[in-house]
Amino acid sequence: MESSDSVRVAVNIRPLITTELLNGCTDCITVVPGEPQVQIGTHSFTYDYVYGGEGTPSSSIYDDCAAPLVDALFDGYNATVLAYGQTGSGKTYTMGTDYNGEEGNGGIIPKVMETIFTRVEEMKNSTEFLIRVSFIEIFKEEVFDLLDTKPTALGRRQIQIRETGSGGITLSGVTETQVWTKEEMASNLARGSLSRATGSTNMNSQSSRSHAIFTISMEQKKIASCLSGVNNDISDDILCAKLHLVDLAGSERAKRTGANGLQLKEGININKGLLALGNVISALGDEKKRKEGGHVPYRDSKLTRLLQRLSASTKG
Ligand SMILES: Nc1ncnc2c1ncn2[C@@H]1O[C@H](COP(=O)(O)OP(=O)(O)OP(=O)(O)O)[C@@H](O)[C@H]1O
Repeated sequence: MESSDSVRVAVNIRPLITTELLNGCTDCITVVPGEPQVQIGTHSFTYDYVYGGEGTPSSSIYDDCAAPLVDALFDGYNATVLAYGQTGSGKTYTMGTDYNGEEGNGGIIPKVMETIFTRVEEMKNSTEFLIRVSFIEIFKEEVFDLLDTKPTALGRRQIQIRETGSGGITLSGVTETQVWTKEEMASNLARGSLSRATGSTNMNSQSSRSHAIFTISMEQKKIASCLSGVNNDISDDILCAKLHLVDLAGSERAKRTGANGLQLKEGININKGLLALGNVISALGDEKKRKEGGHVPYRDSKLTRLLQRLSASTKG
């Protein structure tokens, strides 16, 4: 992938849901035929891909956007998929974060899991794999471990972000569960999703109020007997990489969601994190700034501090 391609943006247009149809809502987005471009009123927006509506069928999202990242994971590259959008726009649906093991969920995460374990099975005679998952959420600028099975009497344990001597970022004490099958991975996803902070807003009865990061870590080691004589010296090499699947909290306008009191405060924190994320992506996307080693404001929120760990890591 060219470095200019390292961030790709796809939009998935969902159909109107029942409550919207009952309220007499109508579609307001048109897709420009044959172009990855949408029009809302007089404004046009261009992306790398447009799905749903009259665009490419949503079923192609995985193949176009996520499958290359799973390939990259096997090649030792880190990657991140972020779902961004306002409350109720379909982030959880598109990512499949609420996958409960039932077939037919078309989300990205279930397909990622399926592909990983199919490939692991195909490569099992030549490669040993160590696959682990972690699942955290950032709620009101605090990090929680969604796979923690032993919350304290005072409630959920907060996870501290620590900086290592070499400038890296670690999450101290976060649960990393080893998994051997797709089903085990799915059950960790389901368990973590149940612990996720949700609340009801006017715009979505099951609104996610936190940023959720599901991380798949993969270590690969070639089985010695499968290495050709010349390459025997690399038999101890371990290829490590991580794939982060992020379901962001809804970007929202307080007036439309009807949030007040605590929920309004949550919304303010959510928007702060998203604003900081937007600023980081803009800084990373500015090629001139990047080449000059310009400042990237990672420290402005927990979300961006954690993502710094992801973008700073290189090929394992
Ligand atoms: N592509 C789609 N096709 C059909 N229904 C969809 C689609 N996308 C989302 N929906 C439905 O729309 C509703 C809202 O979707 P979802 O919960 O995924 O939104 P969200 O962006 O994750 O919201 P929040 O930020 O509040 O968590 C759900 O009932 C979901 O089933």
